Amino acid sequence: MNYLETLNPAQLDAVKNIDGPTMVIAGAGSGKTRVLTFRIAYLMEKGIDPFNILSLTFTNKAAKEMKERISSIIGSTEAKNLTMGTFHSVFARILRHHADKIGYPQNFTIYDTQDSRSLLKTIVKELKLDEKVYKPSMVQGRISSAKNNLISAVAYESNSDIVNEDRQSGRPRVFEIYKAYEKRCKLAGAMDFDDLLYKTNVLFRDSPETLHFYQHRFKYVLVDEYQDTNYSQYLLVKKLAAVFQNVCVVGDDAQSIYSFRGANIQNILNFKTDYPDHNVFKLEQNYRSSQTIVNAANSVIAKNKDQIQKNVWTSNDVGSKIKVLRTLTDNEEGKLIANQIFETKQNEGAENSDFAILYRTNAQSRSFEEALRKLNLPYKIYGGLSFYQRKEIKDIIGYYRLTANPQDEEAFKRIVNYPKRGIGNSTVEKLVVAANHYGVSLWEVAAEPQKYPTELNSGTRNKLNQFVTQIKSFAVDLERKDAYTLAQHIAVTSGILKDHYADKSPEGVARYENIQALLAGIKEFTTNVSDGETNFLSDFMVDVALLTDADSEKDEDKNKVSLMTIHASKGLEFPYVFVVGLEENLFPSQMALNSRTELEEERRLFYVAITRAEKNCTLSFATSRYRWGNLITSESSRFIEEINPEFLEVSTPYRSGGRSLNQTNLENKTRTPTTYAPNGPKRRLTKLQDAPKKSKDGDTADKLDLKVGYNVMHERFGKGKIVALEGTPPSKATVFFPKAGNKQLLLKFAKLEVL
Ligand SMILES: Nc1ncnc2c1ncn2[C@@H]1O[C@H](COP(=O)(O)OP(=O)(O)OP(=O)(O)O)[C@@H](O)[C@H]1O
Ligand SMILES: [Mg+2]
Repeated sequence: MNYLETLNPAQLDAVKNIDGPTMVIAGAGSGKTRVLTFRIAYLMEKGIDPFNILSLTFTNKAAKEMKERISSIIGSTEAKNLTMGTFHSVFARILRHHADKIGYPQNFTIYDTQDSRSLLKTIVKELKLDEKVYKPSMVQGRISSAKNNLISAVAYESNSDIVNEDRQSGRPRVFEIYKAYEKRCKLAGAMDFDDLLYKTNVLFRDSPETLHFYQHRFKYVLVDEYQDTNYSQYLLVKKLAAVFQNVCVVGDDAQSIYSFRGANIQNILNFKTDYPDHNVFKLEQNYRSSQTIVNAANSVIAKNKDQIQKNVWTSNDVGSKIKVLRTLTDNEEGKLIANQIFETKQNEGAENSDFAILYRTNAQSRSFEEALRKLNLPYKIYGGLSFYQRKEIKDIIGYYRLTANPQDEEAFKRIVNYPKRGIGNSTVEKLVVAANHYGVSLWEVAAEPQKYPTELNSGTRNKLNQFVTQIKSFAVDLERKDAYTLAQHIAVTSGILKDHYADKSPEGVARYENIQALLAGIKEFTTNVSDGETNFLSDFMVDVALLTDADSEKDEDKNKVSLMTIHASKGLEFPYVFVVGLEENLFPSQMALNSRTELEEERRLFYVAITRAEKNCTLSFATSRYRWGNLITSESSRFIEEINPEFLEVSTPYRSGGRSLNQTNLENKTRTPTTYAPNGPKRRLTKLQDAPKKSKDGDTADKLDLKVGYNVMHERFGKGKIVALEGTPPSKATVFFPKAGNKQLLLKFAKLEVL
């Protein structure tokens, strides 16, 4: 069947109208990404040279899948020539070719989040500021949002609104940090992630001929997930498309979830004024999810005021209701969901990869990991500590980075004394002082001690000299040897491989294997080239820096349960989806309760979560969980109540702890689900459904006759005095402990003794 025949009339229209500005605005699962993919195939079929097509996606993996699909329609020889990827990876490659035009070395380093934070920390220290007030993550956020709005450090300082904001929040000197950070990155020949977009804007501004070149190269520009572009990205698209105006954007305002990173929903709304002569296509049929899921999602998003009206429907089956599960603790939540996955696999013959567990914050993954491991269910985490963030990998990559760009300050610091060569912290500090004094990089001070005198003694200078000589010897081969040969040579000569080989502990062996896996990856990269070309190590470095977790998925990861934040799940789909941790102050996040705009963004996030599900969606919450080291009691999320109850099925809570899986299975079969029918809209699920069974601990708590003012003893905090009690009989107490201060305790768990 011809691929065009698999499209509905609205989709077909959107694919075939290839000229001029086009916007496809449509709900989740309505085929936006599919339209974008087929549109590219259609363009090629109409004779447009793939070299003239640029497609920007949310992950590199999405780009890869798109390319594969197009290859299967048009043929891989042609599809190879398409330019596809994330904004960051596409523009990083462009910058590689033109970095000199904006004063950067061609082999500039890309600083990852850790590098940026480490540099910010150094600067905060150097400026003698309080690190608790000027937290690196906070400063990074401020700088990031400035860059995404194309505000340089100088512009930042002279912008009274921004400076006032900082002043009011008690951090008046952010602008100084930004200035120093900008200078240091430049000196180190480094760009952070935001720079990749920001500096491309600078390049296009300062080098009209470069802009002209790319405007004519990319006659067709296509953007997926347009609702989440920030100003910097928006402007890049606008500039590139300015001549031919063949720009096609697809998105859904209801799924805009990155405003904390500067994404601006206005970009969608402004499209019409930016391109008065445009076509808009609306897609309304959802092909992904059951009727129940589509309708439930519609009922939630209807609560948002700011939205473009859409009528999303599906002709798929009605499907089963959305289950709501309540557990007492986060550990139980993990167990319950792992059990459900286990059972569904058995009962419905599902694969591991059919399941996704979606949460609001990364820290929530722990209880699910534990429970899945116990049931031998393989899983993969997106956005955890990814392969490339591991210490041993960062160390060896530090060598590669310094070889490619010796000015790289963070790489220099990381490896100058690894493996140990007697260059301690005080030496590095002296180098930093000298480098700041002379306004040069650490490398220059280390490499030219005559030119930049330091207080270092001759023994230390010798050691530094050996280090510098070694890195220089690697650099000679940068464009003489292919990536793998050089990478392997460095791994051996630097002593890193030997260092890990010597460590026979299980962790040491794992680290050695990780390095071998990295080298194997570089080998694959090296051999994967078109005829007559060589892939060099510096090319590999661009790839590595921009890999997202989704991109580094290996074959053996294919059939695993997916665990990820909702943010990372954008654009994806799974037959069975669990949205977990649906508790007030967690989801919606506590930070989002200050304004309607923030709450609406959380609601959109919830909408994104539900709409990832094809067949089955389950929601869960725990009435208590450990957060920041304390046991916190929680109410169920308002979002559960916002779903029209006719689509929900609320199960009676039960305890999974301490039971074998078989017993749990039995219990599952016999328990009767009760349908959720709130008496009044304001009542919370927790109140409707108090746990019918009392736990052992609960019994003990009930027997205690507690009153405010009693002296009590706690296992961990010692002696204390009750200052407040909640509930009849009391279920929660606030106790003042001279050693630990005020603590809120759940009496079920706290095991207090009256003194
Ligand atoms: N006309 C169609 N016929 C059959 N299946 C379709 C059709 N259009 C889309 N699909 C399928 O529906 C699912 C959702 O499509 P797609 O991912 O393109 O939607 P989307 O609008 O991009 O979703 P999201 O908003 O989540 O990014 C995919 O599995 C896709 O293959
Ligand atoms: Mg999509």
